[in-house]
Amino acid sequence: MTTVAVLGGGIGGLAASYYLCKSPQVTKVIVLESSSRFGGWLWSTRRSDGAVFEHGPRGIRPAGAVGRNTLNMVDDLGLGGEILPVTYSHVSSKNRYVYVNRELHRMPSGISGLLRTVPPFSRPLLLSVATEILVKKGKEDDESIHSFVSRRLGKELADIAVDSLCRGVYAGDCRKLSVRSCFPALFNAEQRRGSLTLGMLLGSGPAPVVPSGPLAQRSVEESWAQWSLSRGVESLPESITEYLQRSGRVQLHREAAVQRISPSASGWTITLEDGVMSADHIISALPAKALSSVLPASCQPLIQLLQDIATVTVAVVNLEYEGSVLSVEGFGHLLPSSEDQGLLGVVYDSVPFPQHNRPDGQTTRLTVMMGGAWFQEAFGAPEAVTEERLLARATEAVSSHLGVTTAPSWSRVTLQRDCIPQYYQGHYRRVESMRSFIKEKSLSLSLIGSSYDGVSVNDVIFSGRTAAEELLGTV
Ligand SMILES: Cc1cc2nc3c(=O)[nH]c(=O)nc-3n(C[C@H](O)[C@H](O)[C@H](O)COP(=O)(O)OP(=O)(O)OC[C@H]3O[C@@H](n4cnc5c(N)ncnc54)[C@H](O)[C@@H]3O)c2cc1C
Ligand SMILES: C=Cc1c2[nH]c(c1C)Cc1[nH]c(c(CCC(=O)O)c1C)Cc1[nH]c(c(C)c1CCC(=O)O)Cc1[nH]c(c(C)c1C=C)C2
Repeated sequence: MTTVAVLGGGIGGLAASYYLCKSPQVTKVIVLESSSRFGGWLWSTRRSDGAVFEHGPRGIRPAGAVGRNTLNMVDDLGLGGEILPVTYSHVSSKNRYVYVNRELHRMPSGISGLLRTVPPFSRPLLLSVATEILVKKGKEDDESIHSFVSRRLGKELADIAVDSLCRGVYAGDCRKLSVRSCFPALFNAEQRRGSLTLGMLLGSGPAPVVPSGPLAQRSVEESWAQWSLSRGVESLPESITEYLQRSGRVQLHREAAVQRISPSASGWTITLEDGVMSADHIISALPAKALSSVLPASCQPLIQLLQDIATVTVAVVNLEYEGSVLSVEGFGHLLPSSEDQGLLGVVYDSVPFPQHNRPDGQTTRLTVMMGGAWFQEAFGAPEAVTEERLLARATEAVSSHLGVTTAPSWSRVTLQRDCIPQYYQGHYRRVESMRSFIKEKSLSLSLIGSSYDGVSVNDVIFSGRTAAEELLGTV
């Protein structure tokens, strides 16, 4: 039937191609990636001595329909033997910290954490949770995460816990981010049950049906909280790429930046630096702004909506220390914006994934993440900031927050420009308008990837699957 062009070879574009090439209806899939490698933000450094460092995602959640879906794909790709699971009982699942008033505080968990007053909070969380049931349902069709949580659970939780959480997932500002788009389960719990507590107990709405394959079943039996892969998460896009190459129906092009796309009588004409291609359908897995810059002027309303999706830049500093230098064990710590705007958090990578340490000898690997929505205020223009300055700021934080005074034996600074889209209030309406425009104009175009329906690796893979199924008419 069809030639499909997939724009962007990040995990979203690769996932869409993987699902497409399983169907005999698709004769050809063309993947166009501007950079010299596939995988986008899934990017792992594998040092020759065996150590692995992640510059993007490091842990993927197995839970829920989208988590199961990714594990089914991992199984199908034959990557099951490379999985590094971390269970809920592991110390890195139990201990997550916030750095407040120049001290590390373990985030309360379990029943005792709910019942007691646990600093930096001034009252037991159970009080907030119990009174939450009585709070009236909001009337707005969307709200900032900070306003939603302040209204339902109190300002202290919003200022500390939720402010930090939004920095640890979106590198973003909870006063601007949309609760409806960033945390749909919370929004739906209020809409359907009138309360988050009741929503948790009774469920907050229907989820997509995804059967559990053997690996997903194993993740439930063994209570996995997150997982990685023995050679780093980049093994996932590498393995999909190999699968696509073997299929014989997929053309994979690196260093193939899309410059322009224009609707034609039979679909699309795609202009690259060194030629022109045609396709019946386009799946765009490009960041929203990149897509906006290749669309024709006739798509002006869509161009504007795409440009309205902001992104943030994160400085990722990987550090390796000789010896076992941590006095705390856990996943890592986050800082609320009131503590330090520019320093988002520190991941204690060696704790969840010691398998990624250099095998010969004891080392500690940490990742410091900085900037996000506060990059400009904290560091100035991303193009002007030096690696030395970012490294100095990161090692200073490790020293003052964790008491590690020795210098790292190895480090890598990566400036991840415009890496996380920000779903500001009203995001759902903008995405709805984009899809309505595409439908009204009968454009054979699907929008997938982190700009629209969720930023996690699982969400992005699932968006690729949904687009492939909609195109093939299997949903
Ligand atoms: C530092 C960091 C930590 C993260 N941690 C986690 C985590 O722990 N868990 C988790 O689940 N998620 C995490 N994420 C989020 C997740 O990694 C991303 O949301 C996801 O990888 C985005 O995938 P994508 O395919 O949508 O986009 P991208 O990876 O951005 O892919 C888009 C691709 O399009 C290409 N491109 C751009 N313009 C053009 C053009 N004109 N022509 C052709 N190609 C083009 C780009 O080169 C890129 O390869 C993290 C992200 C970052 C940055
Ligand atoms: C300090 C900055 C960041 C850290 N991780 C990210 C940033 C910006 C990016 C990120 N982390 C997660 C996701 C996916 C979300 C999902 O739905 O799966 C993304 C895009 C996972 C995550 N990290 C933290 C939480 C609470 C989550 C959600 C899933 C889960 O509960 O596991 C917390 C956290 N992130 C960072 C640190 C230091 C930290 C907590 C101590 C780093």
